Amino acid sequence: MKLSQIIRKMLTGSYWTIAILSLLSVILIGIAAYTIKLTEQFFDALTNSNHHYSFIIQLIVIMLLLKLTQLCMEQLRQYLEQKMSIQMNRLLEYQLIDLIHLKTVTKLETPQYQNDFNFLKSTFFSISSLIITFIHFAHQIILFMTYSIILINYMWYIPIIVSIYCLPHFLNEIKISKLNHSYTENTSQLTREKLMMFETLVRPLAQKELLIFQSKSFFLRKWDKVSLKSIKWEISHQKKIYIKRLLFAIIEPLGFVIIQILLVRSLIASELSIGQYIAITTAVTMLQSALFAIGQYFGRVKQTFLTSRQLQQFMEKYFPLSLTGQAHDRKLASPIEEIMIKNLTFQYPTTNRYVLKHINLNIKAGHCISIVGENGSGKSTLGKILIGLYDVAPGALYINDTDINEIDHLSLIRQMTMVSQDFVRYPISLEENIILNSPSEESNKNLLELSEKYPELFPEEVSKETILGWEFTGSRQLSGGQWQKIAIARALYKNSPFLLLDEATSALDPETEQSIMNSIVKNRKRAGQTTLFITHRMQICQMADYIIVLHNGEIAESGTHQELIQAGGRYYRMFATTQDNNEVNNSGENQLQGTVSAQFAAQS
Ligand SMILES: Nc1ncnc2c1ncn2[C@@H]1O[C@H](COP(=O)(O)OP(=O)(O)OP(=O)(O)O)[C@@H](O)[C@H]1O
Repeated sequence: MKLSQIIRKMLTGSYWTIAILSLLSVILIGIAAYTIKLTEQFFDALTNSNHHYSFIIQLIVIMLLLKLTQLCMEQLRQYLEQKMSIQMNRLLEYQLIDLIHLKTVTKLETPQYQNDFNFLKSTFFSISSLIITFIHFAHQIILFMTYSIILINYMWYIPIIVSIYCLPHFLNEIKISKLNHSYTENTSQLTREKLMMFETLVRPLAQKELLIFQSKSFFLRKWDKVSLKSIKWEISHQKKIYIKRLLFAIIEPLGFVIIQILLVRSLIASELSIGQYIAITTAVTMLQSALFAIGQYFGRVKQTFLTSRQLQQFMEKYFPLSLTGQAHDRKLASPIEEIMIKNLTFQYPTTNRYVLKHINLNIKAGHCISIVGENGSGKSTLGKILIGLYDVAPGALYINDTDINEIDHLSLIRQMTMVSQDFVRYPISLEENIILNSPSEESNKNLLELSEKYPELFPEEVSKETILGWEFTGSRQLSGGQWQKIAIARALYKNSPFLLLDEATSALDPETEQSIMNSIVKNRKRAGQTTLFITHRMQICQMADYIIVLHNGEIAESGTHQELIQAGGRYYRMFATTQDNNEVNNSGENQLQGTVSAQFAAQS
């Protein structure tokens, strides 16, 4: 996405507004120039001993009418600019959303991305004022030229003197906009920190914990610290700008005094009339402010171009390729038959240690695989790698014998689904939460089929049109487990060849969990679809054809449930622990437990 493309999109539909704004600009310049002429005539008429009152009154009326016209036009201009800016902001929001077309999330889950995106967001909207800035910029340049021509007609050297003494201030304004730009960039993290602490203190969801843990004062202190730091930086930045402006502002009165000396000399020598003297003084002041405004607008235009360069860099850094990748990428036309991992080693961009080491794995279509292991052993990382969410080195992951890096990502993602631990709870209707689209006849049919296959996933008392959550009036909040069921239903609705369930049933009661997992595994196997589930519930592991035990990022052992139990290793110990707990909890009533105890007995 280039700035020129964004501007072209913003211009579409705004041509008439821009034309009217330009016309208003021209008229306002004409009024300003004519007012100078009238000022001269007015004061000359006043100081003339044979003044005609009717002429003076005539001048007053004309000046009044001009002022009124000017006021009305200014108001109209402001309204049109506001209207254009509102419309363009919406367009920019759209563009900002559109430019995030990620292929993998590897670089996105980093503080650097958050900082870069926050900075881009805060400067991105300056693009909306670019067109208006251009109109103002052109307006001020024409104004500057108009006043210069007026002044040249009186005394040719005056515009030159004004330009010379205003030049440092003009250049300073350009420098200040650059300074503002880098300030926003450097404070991106601090701004985010401050906002996050503020959100922690005021967000309705956070109030529960603030109350229970009485942690308000703790977070208040944190917010206070970061907000003081931010204020300190802001004030020091503003002070720098203020001093810079002040230093250059001192030159202006000196220049103005020189002009006044020249004018008064001409006045005394009767080379100028009083009217001309006042007209020149007014025009000089106007010329000065036009020059400063040019400096400011020029700075803003430059700032937008800096943003444009940043936008380009941001895109190259985070979204180098669109989802559809490069032309030579192969489309994954046939369903996933096999996923093969060869000596995979993985490290997150923010850490310098390997989270996964020397992983070798072969997953065949239609199988059900389970990954177990202690917290932080790398289960979720491996799961996300398998479905293509993280970048891996070439030669490490093959889908149907093709290196994942050579596969068109969109065609790959179409065949993958996951239910993650941090699934999204959309504040939209229940059916929209599942189909993630506008309901249609086809979606109704598919949803009905899904509800017949998995009745446990649909809360009986909630209609499919009910808006979920507590964000909006009339919505209905679900329990944690019910939300999890909706997330599972969403993944099953996609009905893709590969499904990753990452602790997807952790909030369900054991009976429902067992029943849902049974149906999922059975139905998907029958359809030849692959299911991979990550869990800490050892009981449901038995449903898997194959179990992988991860320890410190490495495959500690793998095999069927029976094989692993017989091996008496890590899996056996994990299983035995949960069985022991269940024995205590259920007083040995569980039949499953009985069989496993028998297996343990056989082992020992
Ligand atoms: N986005 C990330 N950036 C950096 N490190 C990460 C990221 N996500 C996870 N890690 C680290 O990678 C390691 C493995 O994490 P992972 O989430 O894969 O473990 P897990 O086995 O799924 O754990 P759990 O059972 O607790 O869900 C952990 O040490 C974790 O700190």
